[in-house]
Amino acid sequence: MAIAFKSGVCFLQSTKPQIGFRHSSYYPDSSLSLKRLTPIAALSTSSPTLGLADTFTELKKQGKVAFIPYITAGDPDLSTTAEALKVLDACGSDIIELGVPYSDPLADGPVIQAAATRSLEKGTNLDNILDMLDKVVPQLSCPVSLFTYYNPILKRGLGKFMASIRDVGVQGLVVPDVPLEETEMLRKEALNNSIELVLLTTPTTPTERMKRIVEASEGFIYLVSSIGVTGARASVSGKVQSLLKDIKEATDKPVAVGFGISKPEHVKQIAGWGADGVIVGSAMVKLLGDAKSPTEGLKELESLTKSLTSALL
Ligand SMILES: O=P(O)(O)OC[C@@H](O)[C@@H](O)c1c[nH]c2ccccc12
Repeated sequence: MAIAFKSGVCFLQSTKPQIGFRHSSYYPDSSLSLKRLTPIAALSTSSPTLGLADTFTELKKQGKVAFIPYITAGDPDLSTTAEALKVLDACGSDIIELGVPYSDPLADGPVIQAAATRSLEKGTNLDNILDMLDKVVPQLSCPVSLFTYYNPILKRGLGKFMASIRDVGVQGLVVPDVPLEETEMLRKEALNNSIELVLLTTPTTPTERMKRIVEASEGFIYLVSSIGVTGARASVSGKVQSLLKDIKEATDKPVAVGFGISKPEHVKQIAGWGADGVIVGSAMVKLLGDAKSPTEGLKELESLTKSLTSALL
């Protein structure tokens, strides 16, 4: 995709993979106006987006690596999340991971834990997140993958949960704490609702287990780059290179790397090691959480997204 940036505005001459027509997305309450300049007529109709796996297929044809940001829904509030989704999309994200805040985020570091706490204190829940997505997803050109711990799914019931996220246009799902042994049920319900269930493998996952994970994973495979919890790191572990090699010997499914990525040099390094996508969460969440105002947070988000997506061009 060719992205022209001019004084805080993301103009996209995007060759992003998509079906149907794009539409312009402009958001009025800040200096950041996001106009989509597309090679085809910009229409008000929403554009059905490709799913996760198809997005990777299209990007691979273009020799591109996917940029996948993660933000926590409802931090600082849901209307800012709605705007943040548009900013991330307009600034070249290929898939967006949207986190459902949870009271016991055991795999998250302090930045995302704090974001989840703030969001829950604001009354964010799955219902108002889905209401927001119902309005925003039609305005996006990239697919949204929901990110949640297993408990909120169990509480709602697997089938009901999958149907409700599909109804608002969510295409993928990442559940970091579902035991592989229980994945089969989750995967069946996901497949019944055309949701791509992304599974995670880590540096300490035994090879045979990794092979079962990559076999079962839909959309892409999430390679966790380092042991421990989420959070920006000074550098990316060199082990990722060999982990990517091992996974790619086991499957031709796309592999995206996450955990600790926060700088353009991290992004370049991981892309250079052959990853099909890079995932950045805490660095994004921190900007939104630390900003003095939602508008400032959105501008910071745009700036970081520009710097990271530019590193992938
Ligand atoms: O925050 P980081 O270090 O950039 O890592 C991505 C991560 O935020 C996102 O993918 C994610 C958020 N919470 C998680 C819990 C487990 C695995 C992954 C995640």
